[in-house]
Amino acid sequence: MIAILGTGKMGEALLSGLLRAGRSPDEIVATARRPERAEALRKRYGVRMLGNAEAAREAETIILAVKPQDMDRLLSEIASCDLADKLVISVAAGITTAFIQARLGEVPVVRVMSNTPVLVDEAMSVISPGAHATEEHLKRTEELLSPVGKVVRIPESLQDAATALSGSGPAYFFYLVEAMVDAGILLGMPRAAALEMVTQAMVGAAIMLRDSGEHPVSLREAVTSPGGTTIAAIAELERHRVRAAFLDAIEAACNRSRELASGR
Ligand SMILES: NC(=O)C1=CN([C@@H]2O[C@H](COP(=O)(O)OP(=O)(O)OC[C@H]3O[C@@H](n4cnc5c(N)ncnc54)[C@H](OP(=O)(O)O)[C@@H]3O)[C@@H](O)[C@H]2O)C=CC1
Ligand SMILES: O=C(O)[C@@H]1CCC=N1
Repeated sequence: MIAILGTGKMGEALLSGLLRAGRSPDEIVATARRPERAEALRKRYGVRMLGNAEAAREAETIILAVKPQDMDRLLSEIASCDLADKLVISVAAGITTAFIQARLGEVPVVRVMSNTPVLVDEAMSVISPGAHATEEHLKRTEELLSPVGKVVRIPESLQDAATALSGSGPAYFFYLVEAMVDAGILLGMPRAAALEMVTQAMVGAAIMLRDSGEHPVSLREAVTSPGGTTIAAIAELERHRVRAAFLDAIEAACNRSRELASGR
């Protein structure tokens, strides 16, 4: 049995992914804070909705999917359950395995940073073991997450950087799409047409990047003709220090991830 504690956007994305991967609704229990949310999830997915302690007792694998600011309270609700033989998987940004162990005791914990493309089975999930997690716990976590995307093991010291890169990454991409569509509007392109063009250009470029084995620099150079249009645009991006803005932005996200465990 798998329990998802705190079934919001990320918890629901994981829940739907587990069901798409062939798990039965009978194998999953979930929890929500608001009764109307619990009822909506029960109707949509056919899973049992329980209280946090009850769900934690029933399951062998417990996925913690509340916001970092709600983690302390959630852990206090399940701390009295005997969890030593279970696997606790946290998907919260910033929350360390030590934070969880300090509240639950000597429990196997795996820290995960995934992202919303879990909804289309294209997640990037990075995983790190806590002090009491073994190879078997890491394998179980990989088995759980690999049907919904790619899974990579990293040292926990790199989790905040991964959160800033791939956890938040989809948001930077959607922001870039918004900005490019606005540029199309400025040039008189109808909005729907601009969105279709930008989206397909991004999808095509993403697939080339993933599947060609070529470095992004050489893929960009292949688009950039001497004296042409692309270099005119890139000159403006450089003038506006867009690369430096990305370095600063992603560093800020990493720093914010480090802060989250302190409840701020
Ligand atoms: N969104 C994203 O792209 C990503 C998010 N994450 C991480 O996933 C976690 C969840 O984020 P996200 O899904 O966006 O946030 P949401 O707010 O959508 O989900 C959290 C859910 O937990 C519920 N909740 C809070 N406390 C309790 C409790 N004590 N018992 C039961 N349910 C509770 C909330 O209820 P209510 O609805 O009443 O507030 C909410 O539905 C965060 O820790 C975040 O860092 C990681 C990677 C990507
Ligand atoms: O913005 C956040 O805090 C979460 C973590 C990674 C993506 N979303």
